[in-house]
Amino acid sequence: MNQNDTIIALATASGAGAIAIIRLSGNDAISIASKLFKSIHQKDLTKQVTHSIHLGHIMDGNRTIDEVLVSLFKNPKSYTGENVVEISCHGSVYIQQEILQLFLRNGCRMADAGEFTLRAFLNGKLDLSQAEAVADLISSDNEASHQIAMQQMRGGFSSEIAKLREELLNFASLIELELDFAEEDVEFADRTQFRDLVERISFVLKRLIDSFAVGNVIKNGIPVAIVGEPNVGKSTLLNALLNEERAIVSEIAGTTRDTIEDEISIGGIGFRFIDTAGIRDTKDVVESIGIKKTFEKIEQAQVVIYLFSSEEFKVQSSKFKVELEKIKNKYPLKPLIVIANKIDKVDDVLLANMQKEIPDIHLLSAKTGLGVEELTNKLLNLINTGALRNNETIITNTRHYDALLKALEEIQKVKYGLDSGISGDLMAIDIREALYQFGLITGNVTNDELLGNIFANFCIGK
Ligand SMILES: Nc1nc2c(c(=O)[nH]1)N(C=O)[C@@H](CNc1ccc(C(=O)N[C@@H](CCC(=O)O)C(=O)O)cc1)CN2
Ligand SMILES: Nc1nc2c(ncn2[C@@H]2O[C@H](COP(=O)(O)OP(=O)(O)OP(=O)(O)O)[C@@H](O)[C@H]2O)c(=O)[nH]1
Repeated sequence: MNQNDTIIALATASGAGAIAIIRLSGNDAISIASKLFKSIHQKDLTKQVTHSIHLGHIMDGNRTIDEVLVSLFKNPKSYTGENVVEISCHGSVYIQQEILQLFLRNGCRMADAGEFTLRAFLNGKLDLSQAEAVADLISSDNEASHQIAMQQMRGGFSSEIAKLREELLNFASLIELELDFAEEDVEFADRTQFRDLVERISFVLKRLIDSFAVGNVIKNGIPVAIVGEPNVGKSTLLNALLNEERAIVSEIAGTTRDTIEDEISIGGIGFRFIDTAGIRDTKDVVESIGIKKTFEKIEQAQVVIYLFSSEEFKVQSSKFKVELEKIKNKYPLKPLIVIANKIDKVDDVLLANMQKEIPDIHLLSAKTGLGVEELTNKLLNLINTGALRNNETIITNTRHYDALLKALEEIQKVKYGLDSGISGDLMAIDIREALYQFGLITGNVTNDELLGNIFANFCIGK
């Protein structure tokens, strides 16, 4: 990966569209573009100011490939910090390819995955966690994951870490200075202040580490297993949940869906519904395989919905209760919502009966929508969205989580060292290690392998 090359890639999605953007970045981006672009006003691209847009044609010799708009961004004022040229062409795949090929023949090379953002990082435009947030932002598909990625990209998380890192670095220097004056037995680093800082750092680290549970759930969606026999109304329920959410987001054009997807966004959080069969007692081999699958799916889920039809309650109540007991015994800690569906079909006596026989039952009619809103509230209450509402930093990245855990471990050692009056040189080692972990998050410490791993997961052109 040569940093001096001028790289090129399609910035928009592959395939035909109204307009496509091809982006170049590198020292020679503007000079290469100026040779292949003919401005309608005969302007020389190399003499234009940064952040200017120019209309003209991309020319392969005498052949006009397309009428385009070219945007200029001059080093260091661009996304990557290098010279950047963007060509907005007509979105035909043929035109896109012709322009790409033309530029490749004229001194550009194809960008690797994430290479634009890698360069932005290497040129100090973004720190590492901000660069990682760019990828999260692109893949965000609901309000919550979007909010977290946006906050991280703007630097909320990294500035928090960077600030702690700096304060800790100050103390590390003072303590290391003390080591140089070991004979004189001086203390440059005020131990009370240092203890305060260490307390503060562990507090922040613990909060960030705790936020990962929420962050993970938000990023990946919450798997919900729906256990229920055929025909109890699972699809109708999913539809009803979808409609409820549509009502909340008030009919935004283009959000209608033809098919029910497994993932439904409720209150900005993705819920992945996993359809399963019932778990009745059986000697039938085929059925018992199905039941084993149901348990496997419950295993993967974070929430279980047990759905049955009120209509069938009269005759089947004992079967339901046995199934429920089985789930509760096997997964005592897993949140379970028991839903009696089709309550529009039964009378009040039966409703009262059901409520008496099965505690905490959720009455619902997927068909009429009765009880659906309460169900969405119940689902949202199961996860702690407080941090999200309060705009606190939430971490979603396993790499950050690992580094924070290790940093906390080191900080605890430092704390212990302070308590037991351990010598400065030993403390300095733990502080350095904590600093190293902070540096891994912000990118103050990197290596090729780390960068390779991170940016390889980006798309080409980003
Ligand atoms: N056409 C286009 N749209 C895009 C991008 C892009 O590169 N091109 N982006 C990227 O993927 C995002 C926007 N991010 C950007 C961030 C910084 C700069 C930029 O020119 N920064 C300069 C100048 C700032 C200024 O105006 O003062 C700088 O930071 O110095 C451009 C885009 C999303 N939309
Ligand atoms: N009256 C009434 N009918 C309902 C209700 N919910 C679902 N139904 C009806 O019950 C039938 C089965 O509903 P589905 O949603 O297809 O049931 P399912 O559990 O997805 O069925 P499988 O795909 O076989 O697992 C349909 O005719 C629905 O219209 C309800 O709350 N009240």
